[in-house]
Amino acid sequence: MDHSAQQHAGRSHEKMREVLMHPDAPGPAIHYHMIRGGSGARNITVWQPGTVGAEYIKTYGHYHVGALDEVYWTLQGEGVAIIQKRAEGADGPIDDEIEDAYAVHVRPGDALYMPPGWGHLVVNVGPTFFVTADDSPVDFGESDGVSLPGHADYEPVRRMRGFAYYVVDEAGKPRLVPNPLYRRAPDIRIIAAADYPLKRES
Ligand SMILES: O=P(O)(O)OC[C@H]1O[C@H](O)[C@H](O)[C@@H](O)[C@@H]1O
Repeated sequence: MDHSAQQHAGRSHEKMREVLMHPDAPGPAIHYHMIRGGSGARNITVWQPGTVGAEYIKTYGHYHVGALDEVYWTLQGEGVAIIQKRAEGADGPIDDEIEDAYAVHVRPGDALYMPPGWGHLVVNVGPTFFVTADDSPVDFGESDGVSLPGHADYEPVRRMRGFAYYVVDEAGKPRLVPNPLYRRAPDIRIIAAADYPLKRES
C-alpha cells in the first residue's frame, strides 16, 4: 500500500494554543511537522526554532494509551524533553498530581526512552530546526492517525493547559517554569541525557 500522500501533518498554532503558557502570544502558523512511517520506517518530527511568548516551541505532549513505550533519537539541533508520571488514584491516574518528572537536555546522538504511562513532550531550545526520529506505531486506517494517533491521549494535557513545566527562554538559556494548574509536581532541574536513568528493559 502506498501511504506516502497521508504520511505528513503539521501541528497548528490554533491547536497549540490549548497548551501554551501564553495562549494569546503570536506564533508560527505551524509549530512542528510530523512524518509518520511507524515503528518500521520510523517517524520524523521537525520543530520550528523560536519562542511563543518566551516559551520555546514544543510538541503538544501526550500520554500513551496502554503499555506502549517509545524511543526518540535526536538527529539535529538542541532540545529539552519533559517526561512526567502522574500519581495513581483509585479511579486511575490523577492529572494534576505528578509523582515523578525529568527534564532532559538532548543533542544529536542522544536516544531518550519514554516508558509506558509517562507523558512526554519535546522542546526546541536551539536556533535551528530540531529534528528527531522515533519508533512509535502508525495506523493509516485511523481518521487522523498521523496528526492525532489513537495510541496517544491528549485530553489530560489539554485540561491542564500543558505539562507540569513550561520551558522558557531566559537570556538565551532554557529555564523551567512551573504550570500553576498542577497541585503537585517534583522540583526538577534540566539534566544531561547521560544522567537520565530510564531505559528500555531488554
Ligand atoms: O503527538 P504530539 O504530542 O503532538 O507530539 C508529536 C510527536 O509525538 C509522537 O511521539 C510521535 O511518535 C512523533 O512522531 C510525533 O511527531
